[in-house]
Amino acid sequence: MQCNSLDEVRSHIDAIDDQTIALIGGRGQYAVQASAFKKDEEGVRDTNRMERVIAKVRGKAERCGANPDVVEAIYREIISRFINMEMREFHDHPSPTPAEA
Ligand SMILES: C=C(O[C@@H]1C=C(C(=O)O)C=C[C@H]1O)C(=O)O
Repeated sequence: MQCNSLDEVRSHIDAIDDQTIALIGGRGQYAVQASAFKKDEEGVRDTNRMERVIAKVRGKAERCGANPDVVEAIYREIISRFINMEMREFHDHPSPTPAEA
């Protein structure tokens, strides 16, 4: 959308930031929940899934005119942080083994 002033540009950026932050928060909550379905640290990291997500978001970026390298770099950082959160949850609240369940 074409803007006519710097204030207008920044008010659009601020509105997008509000949405982005809410979406990152929601994504993080789901990522932490994933720990309940993992059986070990390798499963928490699941680098195969991570690379599939990266390939998918690069494709989506290309299709909607975003820079795929920028999107990949952002997602690598987000996923790395979420793995740390998920790992903490995995150790703090381990899921019961089938025998205990
Ligand atoms: C959330 C998960 O765990 C980790 C976080 C991922 C993510 O944030 O997209 C993807 C894979 C795992 O590295 C998952 O396995 O889906």
